[in-house]
Amino acid sequence: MSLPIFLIGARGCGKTTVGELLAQALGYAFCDTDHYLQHSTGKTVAEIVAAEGWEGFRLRETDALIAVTAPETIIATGGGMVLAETNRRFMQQRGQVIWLQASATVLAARLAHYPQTSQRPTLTGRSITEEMAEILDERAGLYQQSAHHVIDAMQTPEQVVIQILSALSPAHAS
Ligand SMILES: Nc1ncnc2c1ncn2[C@@H]1O[C@H](COP(=O)(O)OP(=O)(O)O)[C@@H](O)[C@H]1O
Ligand SMILES: O=C(O)C1=C[C@@H](OP(=O)(O)O)[C@@H](O)[C@H](O)C1
Ligand SMILES: [Mg+2]
Repeated sequence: MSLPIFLIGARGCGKTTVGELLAQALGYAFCDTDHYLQHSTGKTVAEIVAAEGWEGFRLRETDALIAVTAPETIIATGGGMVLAETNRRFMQQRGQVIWLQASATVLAARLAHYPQTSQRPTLTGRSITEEMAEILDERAGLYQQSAHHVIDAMQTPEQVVIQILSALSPAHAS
């Protein structure tokens, strides 16, 4: 279990929230690629995208993934990390990849409540909740093909952590 653990999935599936709890449970370090970018550039995601476009953000995101990857580390990725084949291959080869799966309806409800627009600028020009179903549809296959484990993320964060621990240690599953 000392390999890095990568959490993937759509905006709002709980990568950041669950990742912090999972790190505490395992005694691992926690990193979030978006937080890393914000600290290293001094800019929010929205500011990076405004200055460099999504293309520029995606290049920086790949660099962030490489920079934060280390043993005994939980890595919360951004929802678009799987878009680049190089990122998918890197995560699969370097650690365990966990997809936190949730429906578009649940995700949209969470983001309506807590949109964090400086972290989540629009991807399509439409609102974050309006675009969710389309974005999830486009990416679901990439999440699926990248994941070593698929976890139902429509439970409490604590329950999601228990499911992940069970998936990582099948012998201890209840
Ligand atoms: N399992 C969960 N159940 C209910 N709300 C959640 C859950 N996971 C995350 N949230 C909430 O959804 C929002 C987005 O969570 P976050 O961890 O930032 O997701 P992500 O990093 O995947 O975009 C936050 O308001 C968070 O409190
Ligand atoms: O889905 C995406 O393309 C993105 C998700 C965001 O991260 P979260 O998934 O943590 O919200 C952030 O990386 C950026 O706004 C792009
Ligand atoms: Mg996040």
